[in-house]
This record gives sequence, structure tokens and C-alpha cells, in this order.
Amino acid sequence: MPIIAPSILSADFLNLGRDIEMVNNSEADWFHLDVMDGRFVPNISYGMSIISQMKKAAKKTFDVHLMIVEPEKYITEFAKAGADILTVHLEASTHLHRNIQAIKAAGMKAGVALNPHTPVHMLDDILCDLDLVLIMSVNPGFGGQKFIDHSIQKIRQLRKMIEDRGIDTVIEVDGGVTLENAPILVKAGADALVAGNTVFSAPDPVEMIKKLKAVGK
Ligand SMILES: O=C(CO)[C@@H](O)[C@H](O)COP(=O)(O)O
Ligand SMILES: [Fe+2]
Repeated sequence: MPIIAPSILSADFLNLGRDIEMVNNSEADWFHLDVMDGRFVPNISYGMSIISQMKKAAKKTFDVHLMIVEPEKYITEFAKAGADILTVHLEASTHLHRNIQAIKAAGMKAGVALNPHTPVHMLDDILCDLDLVLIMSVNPGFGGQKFIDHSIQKIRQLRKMIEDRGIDTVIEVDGGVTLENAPILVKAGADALVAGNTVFSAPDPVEMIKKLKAVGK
């Protein structure tokens, strides 16, 4: 069964406490938290102060996706705010290896995200150091976008790279995930599915999470 990570970007911020409780009481595994700086991506979301507030109410793993330039400046602050998994973009990291070591030294699991245009072989020399790879299946910056089909091929390639190395790095897919494409993504090799719009726009979000969780059963 896939790991399900509802993306809080699509939650109702006027009723954030209610939406956190919904995720707590669902079959979801992680909270997916998108941090955007208006520089790496053309949107600004929220930062560590909101995340540390959320941490007081949330009962599941915090999967933090940093869409910011110079992520190295904020690693310890996100650890303090409550991140369990911290993912930086390859495209935003001049010293990716150093960033991964810093994330682990701060007590978190370390992930790398790839934009749709970045080939998975860019991870050849770092994959063994990673706990997670996040395949962006939309251009980062916004929820509710259409899934880019080419991402499926990237998931397959990455699954083979992980198998060839005999490691257990988690493959997470983020962007445009729906109940229709979820079975294809799991079959291609995805371990974790991020879902924003699909969960929070559903008439019954708890039921939608249950259905996503049952994919590939
Ligand atoms: O990182 C991002 C967007 O940049 C995502 O995590 C979105 O928040 C996913 O939302 P949906 O595409 O599932 O609506
Ligand atoms: Fe994300």
C-alpha cells in the first residue's frame, strides 16, 4: 500500500485546525508541507512558524518540501520547527551532498526533489545517500495542476536505479496525483503519493484518502 501524504497547500487555511484533525483521523501517513519563497518558484506559501504551530496539533510525520533558493540557510530551523523528512531541490542546491549531510546531522531524513526537466540520472552519484527522492510531476509552485505524463517514465527509471543498487530509497510523486493515475504510479514504482487537490476538493476527504491508500492492494 502506498504512503499517502495530503498536501496542506490545498487545505482551507481559515479552518486549518479542522483539516489537520481530518488528516489525523484518516488513513494518511504523512503531512506534506510545501514551503515556497517566491524566488525558486513563482509563489509564496508559509514557513517554519506555521509549521511549528501545526506540529502541536498534527499526529503524523512531517514531510517538508522546500521550494526555496539557498536551502542550506534554513536546515536547522526546519528541524526545530518539527520536520521529520526534509527535501531540497537539486536545482536549488549548489552543494547537494553537503546539504544532505546537514539534513541528516540535524536529525531528519533527507530527500532530493527533481523538477520535471531534470533527468533522474543526475542522482547517479548521490542516490545511495538519500532517504527519499521526490519526482515533481508538475512544475513546482502551485496545487491543482495537470499531471505531466513523462513523470511515469522517470519513476520507472528511478525504481531500476534503486533496485540495481540494492537500497531502499523512497520514491515520492508530487503534483496532479488522482485516483485515476495513482495505480499507474504505484505500478511504475512509486512508494509515496502526495495529493493536494484530489484530497481537499473531494466531497469526503477521509474517504478519498482511504481509496488512495487502497491503490495496488
Ligand atoms: O509541491 C507542490 C506544488 O509545487 C505540491 O505538493 C502540490 O501542493 C500538490 O498539489 P496537487 O497537484 O496534488 O493539487
Ligand atoms: Fe510538494
